[in-house]
Amino acid sequence: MNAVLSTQAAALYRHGRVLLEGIDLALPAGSLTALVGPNGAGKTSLLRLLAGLAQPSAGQVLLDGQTLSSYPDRERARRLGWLGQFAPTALPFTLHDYVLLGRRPALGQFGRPDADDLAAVTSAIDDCELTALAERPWARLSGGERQRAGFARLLAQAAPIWLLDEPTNHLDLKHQALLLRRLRQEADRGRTIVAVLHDLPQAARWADQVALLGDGRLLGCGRAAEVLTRERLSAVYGWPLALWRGGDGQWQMAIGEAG
Ligand SMILES: Nc1ncnc2c1ncn2[C@@H]1O[C@H](COP(=O)(O)OP(=O)(O)OP(=O)(O)O)[C@@H](O)[C@H]1O
Repeated sequence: MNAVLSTQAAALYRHGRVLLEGIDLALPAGSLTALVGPNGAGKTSLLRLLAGLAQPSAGQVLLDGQTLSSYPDRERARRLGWLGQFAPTALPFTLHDYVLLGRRPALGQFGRPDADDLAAVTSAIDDCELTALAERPWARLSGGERQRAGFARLLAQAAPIWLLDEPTNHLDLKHQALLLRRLRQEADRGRTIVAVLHDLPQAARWADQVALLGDGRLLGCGRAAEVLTRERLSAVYGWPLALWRGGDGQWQMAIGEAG
């Protein structure tokens, strides 16, 4: 398997706590990986390690077989696109200017955006159905509009690897479906993508592989049917859960009553 980004026995310790331990995860080129697990399992922490935003306390993170921390910041920013869990709420500029920030890794230190940069921004805003809001001040956008602008920023950046933390946050059902379908299409076109998702049927439907985290450990990584078994899900989430694929091919979920 040709892993673009991977961790080997990666651990993260903070304030005397083990947040992650013994994580071996490989993101194959041109694949979509869904990172799932309960609150506090370590999904964001693992995504931060993969992005180089946190350094492993033990083990390593490899980008194309080379330690991630050995890459210059600018090179890392060109290769890795990051969409965080929370869009900023107060910014002193417009949606267009925010999306333009995605082009920064492509510009020199004092570089000014050229026609190609501006075209990439316009196209990304259009793709996210935000053209009518492009000149609106950031403070006057809704939560879902900010989230979509964050994705537009990622599109404008055009990095070959995407790391997304709960990218469907704040999105209505149509925009969730559009976003997940777009992730699938981008992976099919060769992009390497990992996304934290809470919706297990969506994760099973769209991802090539599902990585299940529980209490800082990777409990399984592979096809949804093999990883997200009833026994494992119910144990990890501490709640009766079952996921299965119906006769129509759609993934279904039953959430039990007992607690
Ligand atoms: N800087 C930190 N110092 C100490 N503990 C931390 C720190 N950051 C996160 N944690 C703890 O680490 C654990 C994992 O947090 P993380 O944000 O990675 O979980 P998550 O799986 O993304 O959760 P959620 O689904 O709630 O977003 C949690 O128990 C959290 O309280």
